[in-house]
Amino acid sequence: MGQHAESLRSDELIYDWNEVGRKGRLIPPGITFFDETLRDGLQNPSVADPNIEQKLKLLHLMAAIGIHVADIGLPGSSQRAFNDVLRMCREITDHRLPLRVACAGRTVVADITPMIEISQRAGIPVEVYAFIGSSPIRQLAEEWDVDLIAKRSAEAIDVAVKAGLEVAYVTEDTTRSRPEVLATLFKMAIDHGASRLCLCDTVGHATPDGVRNLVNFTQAIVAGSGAKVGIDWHGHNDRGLALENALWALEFGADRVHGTALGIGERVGNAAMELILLNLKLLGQLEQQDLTRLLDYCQTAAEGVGWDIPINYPLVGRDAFRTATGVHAAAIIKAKQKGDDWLADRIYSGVPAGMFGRKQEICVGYMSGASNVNYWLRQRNIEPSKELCDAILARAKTSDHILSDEEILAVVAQHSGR
Ligand SMILES: CC(=O)SCCNC(=O)CCNC(=O)[C@H](O)C(C)(C)COP(=O)(O)OP(=O)(O)OC[C@H]1O[C@@H](n2cnc3c(N)ncnc32)[C@H](O)[C@@H]1OP(=O)(O)O
Repeated sequence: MGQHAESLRSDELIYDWNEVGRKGRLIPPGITFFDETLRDGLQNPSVADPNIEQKLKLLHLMAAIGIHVADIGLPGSSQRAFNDVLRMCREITDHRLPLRVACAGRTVVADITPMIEISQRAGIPVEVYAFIGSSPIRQLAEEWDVDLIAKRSAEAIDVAVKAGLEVAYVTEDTTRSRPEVLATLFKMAIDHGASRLCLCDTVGHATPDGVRNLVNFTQAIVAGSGAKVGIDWHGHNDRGLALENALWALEFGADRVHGTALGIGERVGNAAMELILLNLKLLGQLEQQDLTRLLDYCQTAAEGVGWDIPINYPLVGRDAFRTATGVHAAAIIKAKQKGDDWLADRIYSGVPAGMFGRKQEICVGYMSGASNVNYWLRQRNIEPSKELCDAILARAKTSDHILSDEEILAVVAQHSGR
């Protein structure tokens, strides 16, 4: 079905309350996606450091799903980190991956120089994400004052800019920082040549109101400077608002959003990149972007860090498009039997599986009806006689779980042996 026909059909069959009042709140084109899986993702205390092959595979998948910039670590933090970052940069140049590289470091010259070295050795521009705590609580813990923060930041930015690298100035804990401090630091960073300001909800404190206030505040400073400076949004999920905040940040005017595969990151994590992309796609923002490899991206990240994807996780969880429920299955099957995959994919899914390379699955369990059994058998070219269907359904109704293929096939075998 062509895109035009699809949207006409969508208007006719799905009333979209989400679109009511959205006028004027469209995310502007030209936003970029910044993937933190290989930096913030690896700061989670329960992950294993993926091996280099897994990291390289993930870079390829980032490119495949339309990530623009990958933060690939802190090369100043250890020799192993340096080696991995250099190897990843070489992979990107060797394979001409359409992916820009960023690295993180403190606003300390010793953290910036390894990025300069890597950039020169790999022949690739490295975006420098230079961070420093800016909130009163961070200042208190470190015994820093604003003058010291500004001085250190300026020195670090100068070193990177002089080496020809682009700098994003990262004010850690921005969402709890005082406006006059942020104004001083942002102006200093712009004056010293930073091309981006990265607003960080480091501890997952922000609500959408906070996001709007902070982005608007930053936009005003950028506008006043007359410089062309981008705004990043980097959020954490401590309140469970990371995804929502990320989407609002884009609507309010941030032009780059950070996320990680499966939201893996420090403590309870970051905004989940696959869900940012999913939601933007469903808002009609990424029409040309192929997102059929999101599952692969998430599985690779999960394997790399030694985690399982939760079974009920949106889009990429095992059960995201799987049902055993009689009423749901019957409706989906009716659409499938008419050959109407568009319909089958939307009747009981807020997310159309096919758009993301996935499929609707029907299984059989104690909540099932005859439709599930009939469909299951037909899918496997087994004649669904009434007797056989009844026998399988009877078995399902006394079970406390979804029947496995083996359990259903055992009933089939028993039945054909009669
Ligand atoms: C944006 C974020 O998510 S912040 C988290 C960044 N990621 C990481 O920290 C993971 C990798 N980190 C590491 O390997 C180590 O912490 C290192 C290599 C960076 C530093 O190691 P160490 O020198 O042993 O310091 P340690 O980790 O104990 O403490 C951090 C130091 O950085 C200092 N620091 C933090 N940010 C800054 C900054 N922007 N400018 C100057 N100093 C800073 C702290 O004050 C502290 O200094 P102190 O040791 O004099 O008290």
